Amino acid sequence: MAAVNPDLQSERDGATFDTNKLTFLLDGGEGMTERRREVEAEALADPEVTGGPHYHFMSRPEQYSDAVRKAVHYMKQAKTGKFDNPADAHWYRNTLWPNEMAPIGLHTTMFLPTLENNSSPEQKEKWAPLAKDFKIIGTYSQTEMGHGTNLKALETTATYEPELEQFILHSPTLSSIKWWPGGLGKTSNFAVVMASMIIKGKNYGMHPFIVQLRSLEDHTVITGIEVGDIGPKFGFNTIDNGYLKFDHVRIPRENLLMKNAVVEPDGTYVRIAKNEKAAYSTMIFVRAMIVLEVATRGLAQACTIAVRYSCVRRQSELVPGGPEPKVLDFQTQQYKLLPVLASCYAYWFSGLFIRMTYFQINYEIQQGNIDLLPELHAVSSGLKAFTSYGSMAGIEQCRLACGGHGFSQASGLPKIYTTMTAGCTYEGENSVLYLQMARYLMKSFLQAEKGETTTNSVAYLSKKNLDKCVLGATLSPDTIIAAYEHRAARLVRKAGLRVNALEAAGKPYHEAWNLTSVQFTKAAEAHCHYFVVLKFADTLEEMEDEAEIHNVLLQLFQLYACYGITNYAADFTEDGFMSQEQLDMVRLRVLDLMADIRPNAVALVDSFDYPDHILGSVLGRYDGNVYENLYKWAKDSPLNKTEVHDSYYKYLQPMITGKSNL
Ligand SMILES: CCCCCCCCCC/C=C\CCCCC/C=C/C(=O)SCCNC(=O)CCNC(=O)[C@H](O)C(C)(C)COP(=O)(O)OP(=O)(O)OC[C@H]1O[C@@H](n2cnc3c(N)ncnc32)[C@H](O)[C@@H]1OP(=O)(O)O
Ligand SMILES: Cc1cc2nc3c(=O)[nH]c(=O)nc-3n(C[C@H](O)[C@H](O)[C@H](O)COP(=O)(O)OP(=O)(O)OC[C@H]3O[C@@H](n4cnc5c(N)ncnc54)[C@H](O)[C@@H]3O)c2cc1C
Repeated sequence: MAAVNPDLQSERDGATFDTNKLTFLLDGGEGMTERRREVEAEALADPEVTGGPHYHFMSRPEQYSDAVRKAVHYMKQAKTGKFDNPADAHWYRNTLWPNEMAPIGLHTTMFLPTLENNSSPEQKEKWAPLAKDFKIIGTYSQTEMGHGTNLKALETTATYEPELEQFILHSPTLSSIKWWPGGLGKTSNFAVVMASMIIKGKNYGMHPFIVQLRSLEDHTVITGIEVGDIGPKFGFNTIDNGYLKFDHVRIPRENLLMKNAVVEPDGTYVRIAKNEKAAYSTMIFVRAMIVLEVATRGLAQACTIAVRYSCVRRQSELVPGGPEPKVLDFQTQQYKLLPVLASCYAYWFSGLFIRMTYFQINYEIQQGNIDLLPELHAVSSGLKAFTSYGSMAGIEQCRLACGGHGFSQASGLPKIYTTMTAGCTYEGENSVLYLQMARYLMKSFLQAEKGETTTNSVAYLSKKNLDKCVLGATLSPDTIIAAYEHRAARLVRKAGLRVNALEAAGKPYHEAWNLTSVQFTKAAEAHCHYFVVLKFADTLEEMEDEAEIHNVLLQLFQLYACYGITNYAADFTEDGFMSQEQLDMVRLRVLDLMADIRPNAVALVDSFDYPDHILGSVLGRYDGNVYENLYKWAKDSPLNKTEVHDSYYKYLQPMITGKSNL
């Protein structure tokens, strides 16, 4: 391995804590870190994983094809049973497709989970092993050209015919064509198709059906089906997001996934699930996973790149006539990066929380106890929106902080950005998800107004909140939490009272709701902000005695919270809760905290523990040898394969010389 750039080494030497120990905390324990590193090391030693053409120097069809090569490699490994632990499989995939979506990504994240959670026991026994063993490859096909958000308006129909005990799948309009499902265009031979179920003329709404799309022999498309790729996108170019059109395609009755609702041979519909949104369960799972696995990890990688690079990059003067400083020593550069780094840690702890909570509550739901489903739906929706937006903005901030080189694909940042920003849209567009959380907040507000006790994430709504902020120079977690509680409670209440007032003035509820929806999305955002602050504080409280790590995490917590207050100053001050003096103090504390954190900046990003291969960044290399590798990168560019490019002979030469050698 090449010698580490002394500018980066000095940062590591000056850190006040052991990065390894912080990595253990982030991974959820030393054993988890060790296992992840083992899986990554095995993958990194495999030329099928790290070899192959350079991602950025391929065309899109080549990128897709290479991703399929890797998919086959993954499936062969998985078939040996070595990834029986889902976490192992996840680490392996992250190393194989760094910041890319695998053509089989939907198979593992949505197709299989839907089969497992929406099938009857017999169906599960039939389909899940086939999918687990990759004998069939599937996707999750829900969104249509005309509707992604409004699931009640999906137009694909599954009409039951009792005589033959079959459903007939049909796409009646242009807008009913399934559009966007990942891996649908070229890779999958099966899909879970969400379609409106019609029995004897009655529409029972969206239900999941398992449908074969292509032959298992030669991959040709099944009669009555039209399927293909939707073309190049802003990112996600290794995956074949597809379209799918049905022309009266017949499937057996048994292909309705019947855990939540059964259709008997004569067409009798029997609902089993207690909650009518049971068919939406896979979306909750993915939203809960996006927080850590997509939003936070994308941001952690961007922070790693930008912080390391900012300690390698020297520019301008700090001391007149003095040597060029590391750019991270400029206060403005710290202001660009350190609050983003603090938010990354904040999101990480919320991500760990929602992942664990999802598995706990889902277990209860599987046992038939659905009491906590509304809470899970609201929190997973809100956190998905809050963290994906924050990460998207943070990644862009990291890119800008890298100056000109940040604009090059060599930085790795454009790819991280385009992959991550899709998470603001897929699995529920962010505003739409905030409005789902807002419904929950409105209900909870009404409960609190009636004097009832609200619980879980909204417990604070029925508490007596402080009228005056008691935040002082010590910035204790309790006073910070109280400030965020006050802000969220006030914004929820204000929006709720306006809905009530509009209704009292004669507006129908739906109109009152729409007229308050901007306020409500801000209230939902404030609620999520509070929740993320709370989970960060909980993590600090639960930490075992690792004083050095506790100190630096406390500084990050305070920075995250103070920066949030300065960014949303009006929310905290306009009702007189926080004084101007307190706000001024908080603003100055942001600057002091940045100075406190600065010496540990590199150690804090090293703790995310990303191998260079996953970062895919010349700027963010662990060894900090940026310039020689930027030069190498440019030399490898396909345009430099020949001294004179073909386009010269085709276009420039005739113009410049009046003759052509072609
Ligand atoms: C160690 C690690 C191991 C882990 C490894 C796993 C790693 C996995 C990593 C995966 C990460 C990323 C992969 C990314 C790939 C994703 C690719 C993208 C896929 C997709 O996009 S699929 C399509 C997704 N589509 C959507 O999300 C559609 C959004 N729209 C909706 O959800 C709904 O239509 C709606 C919620 C907006 C509205 O629905 P509607 O039926 O009209 O209902 P309403 O009338 O508004 O509400 C009625 C009540 O129902 C409640 N409700 C709504 N949704 C749900 C739900 N899902 N569950 C429970 N309850 C729900 C709603 O709140 C209302 O309740 P109320 O009346 O207020 O009480
Ligand atoms: C990269 C990517 C991968 C995807 N993968 C899959 C997949 O595998 N399977 C699949 O089925 N789908 C997939 N999708 C589709 C995705 O789930 C939808 O695009 C997403 O749910 C948003 O729906 P939409 O496109 O209909 O947006 P729209 O709902 O049309 O959004 C447009 C605008 O309208 C606003 N809006 C819509 N409804 C409301 C409302 N009720 N109140 C206020 N504002 C509203 C939105 O906030 C947004 O600003 C994918 C999409 C992308 C981008």
